[in-house]
Amino acid sequence: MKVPHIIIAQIIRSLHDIFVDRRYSDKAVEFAFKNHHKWGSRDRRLFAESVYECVRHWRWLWHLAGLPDGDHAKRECIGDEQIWGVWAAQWVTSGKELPLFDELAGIRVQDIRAREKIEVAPMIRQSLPDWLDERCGRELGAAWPAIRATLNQPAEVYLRTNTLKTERRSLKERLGQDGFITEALKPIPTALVMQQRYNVFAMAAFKEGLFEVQDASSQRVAPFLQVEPGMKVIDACAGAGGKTLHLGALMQNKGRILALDVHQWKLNELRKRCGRAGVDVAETRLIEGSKSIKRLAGYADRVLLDVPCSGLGVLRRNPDAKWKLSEVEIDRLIIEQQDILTRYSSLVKPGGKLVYATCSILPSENEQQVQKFLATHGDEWTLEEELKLNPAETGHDGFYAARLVRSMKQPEAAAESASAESTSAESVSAESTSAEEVDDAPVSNPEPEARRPVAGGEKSDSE
Ligand SMILES: C[S@@+](CC[C@H](N)C(=O)[O-])C[C@H]1O[C@@H](n2cnc3c(N)ncnc32)[C@H](O)[C@@H]1O
Repeated sequence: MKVPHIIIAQIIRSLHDIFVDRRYSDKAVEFAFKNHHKWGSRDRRLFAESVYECVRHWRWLWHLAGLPDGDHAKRECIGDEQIWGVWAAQWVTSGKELPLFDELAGIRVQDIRAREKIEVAPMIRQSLPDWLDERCGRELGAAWPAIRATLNQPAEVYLRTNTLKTERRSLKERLGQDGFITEALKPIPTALVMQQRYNVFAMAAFKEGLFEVQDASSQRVAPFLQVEPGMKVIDACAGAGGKTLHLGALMQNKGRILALDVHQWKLNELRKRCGRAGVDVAETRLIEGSKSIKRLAGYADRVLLDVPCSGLGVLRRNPDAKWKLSEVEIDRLIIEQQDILTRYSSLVKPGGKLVYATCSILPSENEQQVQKFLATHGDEWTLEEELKLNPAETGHDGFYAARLVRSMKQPEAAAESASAESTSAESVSAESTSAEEVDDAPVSNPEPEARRPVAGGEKSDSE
């Protein structure tokens, strides 16, 4: 296979952007595509796959290139010469012949092959930072080695059937007619798994809103909230709306979903996606401060808290995260998650339900958060069910969800404030008077199709 120098040179530049300038991989890839808009689909695939493979196996490839372990994480030690070495190791280990480029003149294939046979520590072989391996080992104990072994396996692409427009069997047939082969995933009634790599976002069926790209584990979260048509639902960390769309379908477009987030651009994307998917019951609202939440106290039958997390359950799709995360960041997230759980639980009406969810595998972000919440709110809240989706057992992304029920009987002070505030929430939603409400118009007009990340089917879930 003859590889054009221009593509490999761009791979080297993009890896420099990612590891030295600390750019996110998807942004670096997107930027490169903009600069090379004449590249065909084969070139783009070669480029993107190489970049992601190097990011995924960075530490291992660094070792295979004969570079000192530890330097892989030091920006001052990562220059073009080292990156060419890493790329060469990736190319050779994927069974391809090195091209005759000047930059590769000093690289000996037999040295790479010899280093491949040397036994190294699991964090080098699985390409993880030491601190992350230690933390996961400490928190997950005996379960960690099996999970660690799955985190670098390429993720399959799963589709979620949009049941507002079609059903799974018809979607499978339609995709088959369009030349795309899929298989139904039995335990998850909406899921199809792609049998080959395609740019799914370019498919006509995607543009028609017949499906969304969503990992199999993620497809289990919205049903876990037990919504019904006609309910008032709040998706409080809605992001670009992966779960909002699913909730809208489960509610058969009846009732109301308030999709909240702290980023307007994500909510704008959510609106576009609702337009494409035909979800009419979702409204967006930007969270601008604690008032946005207090105003909605006691409002919802169901609340989904798909909180910001480390994304350690979706490393296969977003390998970048392991190089960008830090212990400090995880600890900051844990504080934020508990704060969201504590404050936003007030949105649920007495007798209503809440789901706390993450795409993390760490108990400190998952069950320990729920236990901590229950330790102080146990008089009002009961844990109904937990979903612990272990990637080593399912073969899908790692997810966690806990469903909590708010008791009908509330502590006296809370009951008074909930009834006063829920009245004000109703009036806020009924009258479109405030500035916040102008932004809050029901989603109706489909806007042009949104641009999607190139790789990583469900990026918004791991944000
Ligand atoms: C895991 S992502 C949500 C993904 C989304 N539910 C989906 O399925 O596509 C977490 C989201 O929480 C948002 N977020 C962060 N802090 C927040 C806060 N204090 N209140 C509400 N949302 C917040 C982030 O902007 C991000 O979009």
